[in-house]
Amino acid sequence: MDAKQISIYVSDIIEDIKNNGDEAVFKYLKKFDNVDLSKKGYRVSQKVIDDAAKRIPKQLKNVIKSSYSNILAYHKYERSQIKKRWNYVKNGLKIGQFYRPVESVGLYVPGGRFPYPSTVIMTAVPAMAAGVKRIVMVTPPKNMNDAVLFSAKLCGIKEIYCIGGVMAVGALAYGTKTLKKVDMIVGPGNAYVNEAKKQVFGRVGIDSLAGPTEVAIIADKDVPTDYVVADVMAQVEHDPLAKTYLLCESAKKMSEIEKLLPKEALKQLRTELCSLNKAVDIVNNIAPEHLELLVKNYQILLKNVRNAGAVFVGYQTPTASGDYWAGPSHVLPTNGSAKFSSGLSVMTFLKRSAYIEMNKNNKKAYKTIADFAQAENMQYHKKSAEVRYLIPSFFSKCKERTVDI
Ligand SMILES: NC(=O)c1ccc[n+]([C@@H]2O[C@H](COP(=O)([O-])OP(=O)(O)OC[C@H]3O[C@@H](n4cnc5c(N)ncnc54)[C@H](O)[C@@H]3O)[C@@H](O)[C@H]2O)c1
Ligand SMILES: N[C@H](CO)Cc1c[nH]c[nH+]1
Ligand SMILES: [Zn+2]
Repeated sequence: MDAKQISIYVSDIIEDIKNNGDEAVFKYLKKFDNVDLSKKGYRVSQKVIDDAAKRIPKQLKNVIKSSYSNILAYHKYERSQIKKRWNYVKNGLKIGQFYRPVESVGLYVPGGRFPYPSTVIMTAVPAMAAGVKRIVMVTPPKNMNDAVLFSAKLCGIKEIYCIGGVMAVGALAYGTKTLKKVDMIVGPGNAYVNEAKKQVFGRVGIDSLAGPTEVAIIADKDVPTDYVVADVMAQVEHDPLAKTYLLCESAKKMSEIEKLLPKEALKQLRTELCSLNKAVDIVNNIAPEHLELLVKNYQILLKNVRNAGAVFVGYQTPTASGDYWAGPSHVLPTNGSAKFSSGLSVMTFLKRSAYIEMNKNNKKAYKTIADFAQAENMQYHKKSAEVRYLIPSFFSKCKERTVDI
């Protein structure tokens, strides 16, 4: 399907969910995921979540907890760096800004090809740190395994629904009898999921468009060949649509790397033999989700990086460190959208409101406002300023309407 066909296809499914709610959800669960949940329903009970948490091996529990604690610490720190509110007073006018969290959020945790317990944490923790009250998680039935449910429990998520793909996005945006609508949908997914997020934007908020994953690797002549091969393969294994770019200053190194990559992986790799400085220019144009600077002297290169979802610096930092453990969310903008958007973070879930408080003594300001309104021929805008200093009884005296409102 090309992009236009996907768009029509997705819009038909969303329309069906909007009009037929749960009935349509059950139909698509059967069609795309081959499960019949019409009797049991698709909300996951607390018992199922608790049982999964009991079953999971201790060692895996500790792995997940270790990541959770890094990711939580990072986002709490980020929250502490955001000024909750600020204002200043000038000529009797008080102006500023304050932040409030989005009230309800749907986390899309992908689960077509792989289970993604890491994505549960990478989406839930920034939302928690921002103070979102209602956090809902959706994930396809195929990969809703114990690790996914345990991760959700660890993050305190109580509302979990066993649905994925377009119908999950439709249900989160329009609501069904089972699932109450949310205000914002975040999280990565395949091409259908991203198209669905695009189409519901406006009715609900969305984060960035995080689609098939990608990495650009800038490699110098001395990088250990195995590091590059492993990092390319780590992207390719996600998805046949995953993209990898290798920009290397040495023809010898490039050929060593290419020799070790399987044929199938080479189909998903674009290479460029160029200087390290030129490589940064090319990467800025690609705006990749992940950028690895596998070079010894990365400082100067780093200064020139303008467009990348996350930058992994030095030989010792694989993209997988950010996927699972380091701290920042691995939900990052793909397909060039790092030129204008950022990865998931506490900021994603905070809305800014402006604060304005006037003082009745500032007559000059009211006069300016009234004069500006006059320039736009907006009589009631003008009056709303004038009434505060010139003619306080305007509305009580005026019976006649001068403008049809
Ligand atoms: N950028 C990021 O931050 C990030 C993080 C993790 C994963 N990812 C990406 O997320 C994607 C996950 O994709 P996935 O497919 O494994 O899981 P997914 O959950 O996005 O999609 C699976 C669902 O798609 C629906 N579906 C499948 N075929 C369909 C069809 N023909 N028509 C309509 N719906 C259909 C089904 O309901 C299925 O359950 C990958 O591309 C991966 O690279 C990105
Ligand atoms: N590389 C993916 C997108 O950043 C995240 C991920 C999860 N699990 C493994 N990898
Ligand atoms: Zn990954």
